[in-house]
Amino acid sequence: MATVRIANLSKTYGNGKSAVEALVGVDLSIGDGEFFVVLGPSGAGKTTVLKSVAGLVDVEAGDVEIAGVSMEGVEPYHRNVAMAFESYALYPQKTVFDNLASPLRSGRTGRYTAQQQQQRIEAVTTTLGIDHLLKRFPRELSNGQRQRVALGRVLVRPADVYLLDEPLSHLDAKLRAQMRAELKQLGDMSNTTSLYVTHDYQEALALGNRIAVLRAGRVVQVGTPEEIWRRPVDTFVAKALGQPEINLFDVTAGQGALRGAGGDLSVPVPRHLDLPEGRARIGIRPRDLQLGPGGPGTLSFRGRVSLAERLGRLMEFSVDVGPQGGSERVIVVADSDAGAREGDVVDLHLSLENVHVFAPAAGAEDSRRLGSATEERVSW
Ligand SMILES: Nc1ncnc2c1ncn2[C@@H]1O[C@H](COP(=O)(O)OP(=O)(O)OP(=O)(O)O)[C@@H](O)[C@H]1O
Repeated sequence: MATVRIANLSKTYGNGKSAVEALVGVDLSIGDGEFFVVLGPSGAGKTTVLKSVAGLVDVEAGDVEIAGVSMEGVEPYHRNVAMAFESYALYPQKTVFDNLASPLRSGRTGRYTAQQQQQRIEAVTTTLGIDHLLKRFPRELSNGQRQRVALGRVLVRPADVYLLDEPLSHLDAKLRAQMRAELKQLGDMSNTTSLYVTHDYQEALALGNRIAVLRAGRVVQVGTPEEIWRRPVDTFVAKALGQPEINLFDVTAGQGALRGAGGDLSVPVPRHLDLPEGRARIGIRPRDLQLGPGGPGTLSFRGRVSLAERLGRLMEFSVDVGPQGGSERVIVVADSDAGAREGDVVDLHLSLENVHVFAPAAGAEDSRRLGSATEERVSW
């Protein structure tokens, strides 16, 4: 078990015109035994963070410490980290059992009797749902099964730090959800410092003790799932969490309210909200909206359903709010359809506390969060 500290880490691949700045001044502190998730879109630099901790890339600047010891000049082999890559490295000529046993037989992290090996392998394979595949060879496995064996190879031996790069990416949605739930229960996994990379926000929210959101090589926000979900620092983070994405509307301040959609969306301006330009953006998550009229302390509005789609148990509605020509489309995800059909006029509401207020921005530009429509002090 160990802490991991990443300080001011920068990495550029290539040089000259083809140079790619993969990481720019990344700082992260991961606690002993923490399950820490790095979340970001493709190309954000997530894998490069893991490789830097593993010692698999040369970085230009910055330092990595494991258990308080600088890793400068320490070979990957001596870092006592175990890394699972997205592509699965398995011995093709060995059975699944032997693939899993080989890290325990290497003697690198202690000696295990045949019985201890058997126990460790059993614990991992049961959790990963691959206990019936032990006699097979990698070529006889599906991609998802291969990925789970590769993950098993990492988790089977104790390490100071587990580095996991999208280890569930090849599994179907149902299995991913199941793995998510079980992964954290796995013996060592629950108390070994783990750095877990994903672009899947649900995975990040479900697994992370804390999450770092990475954008174009920079850390945008670090926080608990609750903090990141409730108080995203900007629209980039707000959009990265949630499917369908958070609804964003441009609003104008006037007569004590922030108004959008031709005036049909109207949020009382939080007392301390200071809007020098008289403009802002409000963000509303599709799941926070409810069908039906709202009471005090809610933002309530009315719109016409232009599309109703069933998503399994849930319903997704596209609702047009505001006068014709100036209307805004609001996406709503509701538990029940409450009898709403395409073409119907429906009432919608949500608690003001779930109305995020962001700084104004042009077009698709991201802007920072100022607060919610109820928070006391909103700094500008
Ligand atoms: N060996 C390399 N040579 C050149 N550029 C690279 C190399 N490895 C990564 N990059 C670039 O560095 C940036 C960060 O890559 P990285 O693999 O860390 O991102 P990522 O967030 O893990 O992406 P993904 O989710 O697609 O795996 C990307 O722009 C990528 O194209």
